[in-house]
Amino acid sequence: MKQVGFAAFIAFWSCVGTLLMLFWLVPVTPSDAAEEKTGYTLAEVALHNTTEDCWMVIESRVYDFSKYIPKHPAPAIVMANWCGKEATEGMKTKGYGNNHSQTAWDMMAGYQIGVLKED
Ligand code: HEM
Repeated sequence: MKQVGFAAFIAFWSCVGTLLMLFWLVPVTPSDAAEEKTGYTLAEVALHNTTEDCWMVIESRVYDFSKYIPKHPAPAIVMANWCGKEATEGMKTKGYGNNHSQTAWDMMAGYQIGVLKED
């Protein structure tokens, strides 16, 4: 019985050791914030102008909404019209004159990749 207990003790600490080694060995992926870039140009943003690869500039910040478009409540074409462009107007009007809710504005932070270069 004592041997089983000892074996369990060894097995337990081996698992803990393995996990600690894994955490130590696997590189920590940098957060989105760390990848943020200052100095995108409108020309660079304009290259990302499709539903699958959709960047926008809103109030001088640059966003990659490629992953958000399928989740957006309106049909994809509504946002797609603004891909690759300065889209503050789109955000403030939804295309028909109504501003987005504060919730929508707050959601954007999760998609920011940088800011626009200042002239
Ligand atoms: C810039 C181009 C965009 C256009 C033209 C646009 C347009 C629209 C339209 C037509 C609706 C549905 C109708 C309505 O609620 O009145 C809508 C709803 C919504 N959109 Fe957008 N949208 C844009 C970008 C975004 C972005 C970037 C986000 C967030 C990351 C967003 C989040 C939402 C949310 C949460 C709703 C639900 C209603 C609300 O909270 O205001 N949209 N949008």
